[in-house]
Amino acid sequence: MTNKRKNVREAAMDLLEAIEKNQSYSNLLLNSTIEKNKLSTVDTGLLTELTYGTLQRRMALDYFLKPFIKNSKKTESWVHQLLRITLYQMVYLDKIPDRAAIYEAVEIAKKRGHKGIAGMVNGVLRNIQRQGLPSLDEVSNPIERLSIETSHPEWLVKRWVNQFGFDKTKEMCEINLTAPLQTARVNLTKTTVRECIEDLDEEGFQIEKSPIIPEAIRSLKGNIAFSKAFNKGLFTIQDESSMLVSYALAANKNEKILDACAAPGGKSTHIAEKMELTGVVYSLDLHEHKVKLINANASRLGLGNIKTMVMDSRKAGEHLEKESFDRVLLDAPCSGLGVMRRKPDMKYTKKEEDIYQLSTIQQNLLDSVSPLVKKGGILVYSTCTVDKEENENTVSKFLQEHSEFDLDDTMKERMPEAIQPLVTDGYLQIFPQDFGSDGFFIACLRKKV
Ligand SMILES: C[S@@+](CC[C@H](N)C(=O)[O-])C[C@H]1O[C@@H](n2cnc3c(N)ncnc32)[C@H](O)[C@@H]1O
Repeated sequence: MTNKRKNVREAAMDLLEAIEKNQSYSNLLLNSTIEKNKLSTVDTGLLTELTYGTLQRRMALDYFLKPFIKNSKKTESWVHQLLRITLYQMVYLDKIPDRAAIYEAVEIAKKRGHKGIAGMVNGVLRNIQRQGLPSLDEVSNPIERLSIETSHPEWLVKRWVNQFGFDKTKEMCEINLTAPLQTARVNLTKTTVRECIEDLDEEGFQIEKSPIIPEAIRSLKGNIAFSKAFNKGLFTIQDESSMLVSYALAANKNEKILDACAAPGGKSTHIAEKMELTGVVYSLDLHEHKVKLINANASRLGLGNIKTMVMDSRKAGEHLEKESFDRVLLDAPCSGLGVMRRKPDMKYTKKEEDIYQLSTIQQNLLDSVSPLVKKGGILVYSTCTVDKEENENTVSKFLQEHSEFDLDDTMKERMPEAIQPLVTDGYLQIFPQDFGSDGFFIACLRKKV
């Protein structure tokens, strides 16, 4: 047991404290801890596993801890985090022996607190070791049980069961507990998929082709965001589901495209690449600092056919000419329920009312960008969420009020083969368990001529 290891556990404890106090997003806090402490690859792996694993399983861990903590109201929050992290190692990680995990927890408790706290931590963990975990069989309501077992808020499990049925919800909750894939989109204006894989292989990464998207790759070993190939603009880190939006939009060379909610530019850059550097993609975003990210990505990728603007797209009609765009993409702000694997802290911060507030914003955005589509042009609406209110219902409300648009069922033919069976009547809902990619929704509409 090295001091370094101890620091990693303490760092995880501090990270969880900061995340819970809502100081920042888990991924940003994790990256800054890794950079600040110049952690090795092994320590980075352990820190990520402990932080994300504990966050992912928080509700189940608390259920297991509850009967063993006598005075939970008086337990300081860092002590609670320490107990969660240690129990996570004991229950879910085979490679760390229980006695090692408990020993290190007690050492941290001594250092951070005092002998009394160390004794309490030791007592709780040893009692769990002796008596075993409380059984989830005591929770008779299946929704409540699934909620605790997979650490998803009960309101969400209930909502998903109502919308998609129990089995689909269970699969979704279970896959959300696993680590996400790292996938990337090869920049075909600079290289080919084969050459990009060779370049990354030479740098020591282990890469395979995506089984679903022709221009996508998956990293099996190593974070390719830190590769030379990335800096050379040979690819963009992007989830495979997000790549499907450009298939739905199907921009042709020399067209004029609007991406109304574009930052950090994942989809704008894909569209610009697919147009082979011709035409123009107008990429708007509400926030100036986010628009800078689009510019940085476009310049790293060598894409000159993107024009960025800071704009509230709810007022796009005041600044941009009516019926002047061949295709418009609205990749709307959403509740993000499809990406909870990447951002597990969301499970404890999202509220059901957020969904209804967002659906109003989505409606407003659709209303304001739709006049910009040319007659016969395409309007793609997408979200990274799994919820009918923000997806099908938002689109059907829009269609009720905009008889000039129809659902475009030819989207199916434009999708990669593996995706086609999931497209129905111009709608595509991808669940995270379908391909291991993010939960995502795409609707394709066409303006009548
Ligand atoms: C889902 S993200 C877009 C992701 C982006 N399409 C990509 O692929 O990289 C939604 C974006 O909408 C922006 N946004 C939210 N409200 C907006 C508004 N009223 N006008 C323009 N952009 C907005 C947010 O700043 C955020 O960057």
